Amino acid sequence: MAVFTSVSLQDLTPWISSFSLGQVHSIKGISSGIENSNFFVRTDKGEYVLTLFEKLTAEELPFYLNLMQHLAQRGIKVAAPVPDRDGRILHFLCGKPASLVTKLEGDWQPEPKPVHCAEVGDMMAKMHLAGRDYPLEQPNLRGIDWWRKTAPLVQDYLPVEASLFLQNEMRFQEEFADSDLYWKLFRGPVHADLFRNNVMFNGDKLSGFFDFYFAGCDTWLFDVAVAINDWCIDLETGELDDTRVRAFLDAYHAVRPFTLDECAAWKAILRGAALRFWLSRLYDYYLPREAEMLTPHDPRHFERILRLRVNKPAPELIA
Ligand SMILES: Nc1ncnc2c1ncn2[C@@H]1O[C@H](COP(=O)(O)OP(=O)(O)O)[C@@H](O)[C@H]1O
Ligand SMILES: N[C@@H](CCOP(=O)(O)O)C(=O)O
Repeated sequence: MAVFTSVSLQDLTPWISSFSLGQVHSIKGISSGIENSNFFVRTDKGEYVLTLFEKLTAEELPFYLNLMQHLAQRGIKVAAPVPDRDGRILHFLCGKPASLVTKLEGDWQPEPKPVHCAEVGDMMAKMHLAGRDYPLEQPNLRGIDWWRKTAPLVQDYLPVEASLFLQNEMRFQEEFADSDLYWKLFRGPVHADLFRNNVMFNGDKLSGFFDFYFAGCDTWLFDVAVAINDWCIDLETGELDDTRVRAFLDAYHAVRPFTLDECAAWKAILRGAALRFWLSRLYDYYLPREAEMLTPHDPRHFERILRLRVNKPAPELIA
């Protein structure tokens, strides 16, 4: 599933001639994506990933593509857009905006161990620091403004108790976003969706982050919380695994030490990160876009996680 637009070798050959990549040998659709049409492309110079953007427009893409390029140029392991001979990284192919990026070695890690969590924590901290001089600005488009618009659209589909829980949590996050503490947190470009399936590993070595198309400017801690809520949990229960949490946080902290303000904000941000994905999954589940062909992710997974983050103490963040 999920090559929405087909691209043939005949389509690709004239297109690739604007790059310094020699002849194209093969193109193979990647079945696992859900947003875009992705292909592995082999040329004289090696293997690449071609993406045709099915929803994002050419006006929306520069923030993401330039961020990936900016990070790659600063030594962060990410899928790097390949420029054509004129230095352009955003193109059109088969009527869709398109980009070619480096192919990351290996595969994603479905059952991460502490060693993988440490790799991600270390590289995420380096990525946050490298993003400090990124000149483009875009808010996290799945941030609190979006939560505010989306919660009323989905709450009536929920049983009464869950609907009240959602409304209470929204109130809590609104108050937190108005607090002095929130505005004292470090912020900058963040990935904002760094789940297990968006990081490649070659054995136990991280080979790179990809799928930056939810990136935006938000608190660095939000990025950490999104990742912890996926990398360091038992997928059945949503419970945090202290050993993996420690491995992630210690590796991050060794590169970019957490501040006292971040320690104070940690629990609220962990809750916000769970709420963000509960809301997006509820939205995709109850209000699927027209002609949506894919099975939506289960929203109850993030409802469970959010309830746990509200009701149980989180492992501490140490400055
Ligand atoms: N730069 C890359 N290097 C290697 N594989 C990649 C790269 N980008 C995407 N892929 C492969 O394509 C799949 C789908 O990519 P993804 O970005 O998740 O698609 P979508 O945005 O459509 O959800 C990934 O699971 C991965 O196997
Ligand atoms: N990580 C999100 C869904 C975003 O999809 P992706 O496959 O493009 O990362 C979730 O799990 O709800």
